[in-house]
Amino acid sequence: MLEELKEKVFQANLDLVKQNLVIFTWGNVSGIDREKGLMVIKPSGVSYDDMKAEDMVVVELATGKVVEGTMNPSSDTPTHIELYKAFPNISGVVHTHSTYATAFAQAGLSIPNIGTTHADYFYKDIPCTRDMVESEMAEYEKETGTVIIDAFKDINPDHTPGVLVKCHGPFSWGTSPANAVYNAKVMEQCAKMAFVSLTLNPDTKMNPLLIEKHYLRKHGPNAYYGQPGQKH
Ligand SMILES: O=C(CO)[C@@H](O)[C@H](O)COP(=O)(O)O
Repeated sequence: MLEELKEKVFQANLDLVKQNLVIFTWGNVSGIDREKGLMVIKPSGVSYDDMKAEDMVVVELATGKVVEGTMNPSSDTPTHIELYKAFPNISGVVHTHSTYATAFAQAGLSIPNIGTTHADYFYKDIPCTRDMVESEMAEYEKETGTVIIDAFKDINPDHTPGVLVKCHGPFSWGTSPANAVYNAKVMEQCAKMAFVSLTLNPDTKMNPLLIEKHYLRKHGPNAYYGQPGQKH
């Protein structure tokens, strides 16, 4: 089942390696068929060199149960599921340990929007989540989704398609598995540029008018809910 989506998810996982976002078996990509209520995700612990499209695992969104596949789904499956449930317009989720985004996550810092490159793709600062509390550790992967969703209470995930899980690493999402990988790569590049910029000038600030100009120019005038109380 879902052979076409398996191929798309498989190719997106291979793109993580091509884009230098992962090494070994780190990271994972998923995609969904919302009509069928099914998610396709990378198998856990399998080398990208050995991976095949038919190894992708099919999971039921409502229960998290494997409905097709001989291998275990990614260990981050519960996190992916929580994001699909909370963010209705996304159809692809990516997790990596890309160096600069993970460094910001380990430092407990958001990636600040201090340049037009960032503003073209991520309207707000890319937030870093809060720490998890002891009671959340029992269902660590599911609760990783909870802390991500908490970080987006006042941020529109369609306009800022990425997050840093504190002391863990980046997650990104998008309109497809390939678009989610694209956003993961942009996030890593924005993190690298922010790191160098803040090293040169820790006090640098972005003109907010430039954020509006660049984000709206790329995403169209309807992309920004400029009304008070609207999620940005
Ligand atoms: O973040 C982690 C481990 O800390 C995982 O995301 C691994 O990087 C990939 O795990 P699998 O997808 O192979 O289960």
